[in-house]
Amino acid sequence: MTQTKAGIRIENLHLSFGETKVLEGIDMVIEPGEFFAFLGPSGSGKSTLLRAIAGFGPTPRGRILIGDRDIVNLPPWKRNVGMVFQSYALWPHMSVRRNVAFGLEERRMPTSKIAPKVEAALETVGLLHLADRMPGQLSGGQQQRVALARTIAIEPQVLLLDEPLSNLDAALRVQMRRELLALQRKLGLTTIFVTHDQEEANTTSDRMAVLDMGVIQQIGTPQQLYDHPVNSFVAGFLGTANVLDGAFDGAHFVTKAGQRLPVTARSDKATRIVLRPQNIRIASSGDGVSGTVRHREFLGSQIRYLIDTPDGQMIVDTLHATGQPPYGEGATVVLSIDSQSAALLED
Ligand SMILES: Nc1ncnc2c1ncn2[C@@H]1O[C@H](COP(=O)(O)OP(=O)(O)OP(=O)(O)O)[C@@H](O)[C@H]1O
Repeated sequence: MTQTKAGIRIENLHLSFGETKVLEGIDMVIEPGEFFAFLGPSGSGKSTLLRAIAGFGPTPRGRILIGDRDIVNLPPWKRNVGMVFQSYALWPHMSVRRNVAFGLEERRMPTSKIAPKVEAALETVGLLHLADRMPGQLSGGQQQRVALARTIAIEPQVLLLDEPLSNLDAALRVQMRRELLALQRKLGLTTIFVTHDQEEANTTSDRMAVLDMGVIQQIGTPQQLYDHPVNSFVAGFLGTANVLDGAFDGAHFVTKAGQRLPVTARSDKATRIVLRPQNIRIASSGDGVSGTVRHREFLGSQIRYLIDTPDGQMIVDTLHATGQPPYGEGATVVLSIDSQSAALLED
């Protein structure tokens, strides 16, 4: 199947429901063929932004360009976008084949052209052999694939996915996110994936936008956002973070309790440092900050400790070596912090 790749440009987009501002000043560019995630907590505006691109909901202020066409005032069916919903939204009384054909029939495509397109779409998602089943006779993952086939059959320029994996169990979610990425790579379709699950966004997207309260906090690759968050919200949302207060002295970040942590980042206005749990080592003695183990969690491959220190409680992750006894609760330990590449924050 062939689809045209198109980039998306969003310019100064604002949207309100009555008095409630839901999106404020959204600006972003999504490259043609990119797998892009909107990540944020519940209520941050991710779905509203996706629906604004699809053409559902109130008309926003600002511009949304697909390729070089401003689509803000076009009805959904003229936008050339395909959307997959969390609920799949399949017709229960129609076979898989008819479900996939439906969108093409609605577009008044001649019958002779529909059958090959339906077959090609089902082949792409690996479901051709189940074409004559009814949705109720399929697993959740298979229903999700039908929903995808139905969307790609209309050959959209942009694929919009609204929490498409939320109804699947944990193991299937992991399998389906890999399949989704493989499919996206095969088709080269510009794709936006809405999720509140940072692992899902990290493992699939080329780049992502983190939203909070209708405002984009940061855009970048998963690793850029994890390693160089611009504020405490992004630092905390993209994984566990120890955020310590203090100030930058020209070479070190000096914490409230007086720890002098060497850093390569430079920021005279820094008021906080982000220390990831895996960049702190724990020992029973030696140089470093002393602390007391308050709590311990066995995570399988890792052991997570909550340690009381003069700078407050810190989270430390250590690799679990089989047979090695962990530090007990109440134990006195010493922490050595690898702060060189830590991010400094000004918020
Ligand atoms: N039809 C509506 N009328 C009024 N307010 C709405 C409507 N739809 C959404 N909102 C509000 O807009 C805000 C953003 O909602 P949105 O669904 O975009 O968030 P989200 O980040 O996708 O969250 P979730 O992950 O829970 O779906 C929320 O405060 C929500 O209550």
